[in-house]
Amino acid sequence: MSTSPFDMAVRTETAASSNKNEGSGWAMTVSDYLMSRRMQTMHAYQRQRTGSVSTTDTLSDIAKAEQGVFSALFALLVQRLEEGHTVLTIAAGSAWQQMLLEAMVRPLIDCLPPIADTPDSDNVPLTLDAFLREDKHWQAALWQLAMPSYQKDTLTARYHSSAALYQVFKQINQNNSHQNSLSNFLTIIKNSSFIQTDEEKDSSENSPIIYRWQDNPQTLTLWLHRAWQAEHDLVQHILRIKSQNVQPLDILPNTLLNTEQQSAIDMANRSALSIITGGPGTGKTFTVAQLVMALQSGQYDDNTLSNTPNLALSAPTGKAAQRMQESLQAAIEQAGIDMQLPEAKTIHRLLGIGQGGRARYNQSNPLGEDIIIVDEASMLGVELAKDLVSAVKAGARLILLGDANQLAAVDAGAVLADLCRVPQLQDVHQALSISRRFDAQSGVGQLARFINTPQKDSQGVWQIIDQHDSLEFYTLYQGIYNKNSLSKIKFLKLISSKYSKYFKKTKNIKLKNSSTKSIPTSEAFNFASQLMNVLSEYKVLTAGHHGVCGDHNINQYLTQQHKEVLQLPLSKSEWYHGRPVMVLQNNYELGLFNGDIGVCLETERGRLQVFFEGRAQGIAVNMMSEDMVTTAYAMTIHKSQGSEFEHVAIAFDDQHTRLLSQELIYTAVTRAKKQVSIFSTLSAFEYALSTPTIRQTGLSLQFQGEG
Ligand SMILES: Nc1ncnc2c1ncn2[C@@H]1O[C@H](COP(=O)(O)OP(=O)(O)OP(=O)(O)O)[C@@H](O)[C@H]1O
Repeated sequence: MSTSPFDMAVRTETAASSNKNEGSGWAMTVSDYLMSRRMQTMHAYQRQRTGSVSTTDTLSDIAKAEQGVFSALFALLVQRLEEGHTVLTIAAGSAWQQMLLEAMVRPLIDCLPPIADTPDSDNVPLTLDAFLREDKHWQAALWQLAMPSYQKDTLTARYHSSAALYQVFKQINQNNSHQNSLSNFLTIIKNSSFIQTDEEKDSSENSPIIYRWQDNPQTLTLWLHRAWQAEHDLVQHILRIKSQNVQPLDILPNTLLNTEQQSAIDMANRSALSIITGGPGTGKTFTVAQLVMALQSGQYDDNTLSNTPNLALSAPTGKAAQRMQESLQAAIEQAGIDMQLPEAKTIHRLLGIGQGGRARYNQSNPLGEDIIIVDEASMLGVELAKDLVSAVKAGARLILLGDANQLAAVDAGAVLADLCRVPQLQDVHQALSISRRFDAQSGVGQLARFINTPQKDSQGVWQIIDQHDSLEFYTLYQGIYNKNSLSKIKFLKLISSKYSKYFKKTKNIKLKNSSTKSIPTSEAFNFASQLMNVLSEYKVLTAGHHGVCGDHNINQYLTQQHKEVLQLPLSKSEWYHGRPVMVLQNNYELGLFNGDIGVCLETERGRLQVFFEGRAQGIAVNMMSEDMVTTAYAMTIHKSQGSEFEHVAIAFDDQHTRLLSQELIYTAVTRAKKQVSIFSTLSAFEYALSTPTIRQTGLSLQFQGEG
């Protein structure tokens, strides 16, 4: 067996364990739709460029190599985007060829049956070289796969692209020293009619892949065209907004502001763009409220703007928007000012982004508001951020607030963290570091700071946990994975015990109204608010949906417990009195937004209605499908962004390793105002603490050479 530089033991265990753990394997977990869309997109590009979909047989060797390289890079870039990266960065000197091949082949290996079952194996570990050199291994494996033929076709296309990429690498390495291999790969890329450098960005050709080459050190950055365009437009609009002159507002001096807060206000007052970052309770909202109050004073006098400057308050989720409004209102009331704020909206709603994904407000039809304040900006992905900044009218101010240490957006990009690092934006960025919520002694604050420390000794965390009653750690052991094991039951009981108060309250509400057989609708809203208050005292947060520590399992357990307390008859219906729910998708007709929290109550004549925060009218349960809402005793940490609770319990284990990161744990811990309980295996906890998320994006590269 040859030993090429890319040899990788495609171990039997890898294939076997992936088959065992994933159950249905990679191909089944990636949505069929997405896979077929990738192929459609690629074929559409090919048709656009060449007039037909070329079959590999009719192409010359050079064209085959080019097509193979293009197909492989295209597949990798789509994969990167799904993982949250907007670019693929290849640096000379790294094991870049192996890295690309492994990433290409990984999904194929994941659905291979154990190698021992394939002909010729004789239990000899298969190498990447052998796998890609002869397609008999793939053919043998394919034959055994139980999946629809179009999925097999997609995977086979991936196999061929991987093999073509491998051949290209072999060619490069034969003719050149390893040192030059990346610049030689660049030559192939330059020749491809499907890949274009961003220096040609103004040409009429629209290549599906864009690249930028940097000489020192040699680095190749690749984007899918759409991701490049989003980042490019985002940069252009950010610089456009920043370059606008604004008339300073007449802000009354506030001796309460600390030096950082004062600098933030001065910056936001003189600049059309401002970015104010800081951890929880550092006064981001309090600071920006000073600016909002200056509007009220009527001192705004700028010919370029309307005489009555107006304000837009927005955040990525409904929950975050609502919290922002409450904090701003509180700061304004604290200053003794009587001012009615506009309703804070989700960014989707502010921009009028409907089902089709297109924004009604955009560059050619900008928003009318003169000041746009966006909270929880860390949740902005690159596409939504681009839509937002494009819609800011000339002369208007944009103020971004957020915590750059929190989880990056679910969508690709890490916009806030990236913007905070860009040299051109340093004069419009102010970080706030003094937390009013967590003083120096606070356990939650100390734990949050520790998690953010870059080079930390993970053992230090135990000292912090030991020293504070507000912090608890419950070690989970392998036993939790056994069905009905004592440790699994104990874990579920412990993590759920704080819900007994909520269960009792829902029962009392039902009993109190038993004479009338149900709650009068007029009173239901009141009861719902009381229940919502109890719900904000304790929340179980999970890393993922699946497994013992996933929100699905914990919600299922709590549903059962709750129904037992209420002595509800067995029923197949998902809906019952007291069920807490969270909205999963925006529904403009019902006025519900992703992240909204509600409680189901049995109202007059036994009608089950859901009451959402800040909404007096209930919504009949039959108006909501199970796709639209989910039970919300427990929720994922991603979904909890923008919310706060007195006490949070955080659950995760080794099955969630793929999802764990420093940012995830930081976000979970900082959802707590007073108390944190962590339920985890030691290994998963230590892994999370020592794993920062690295999102590769091209935003800072796109700022280079601009403005
Ligand atoms: N300079 C100050 N003087 C008095 N109170 C302040 C000051 N700064 C902040 N606060 C108070 O501290 C609390 C937290 O402030 P604020 O809500 O503005 O923080 P934040 O950074 O927006 O927090 P979060 O990220 O959790 O939304 C509020 O009650 C606010 O009124």
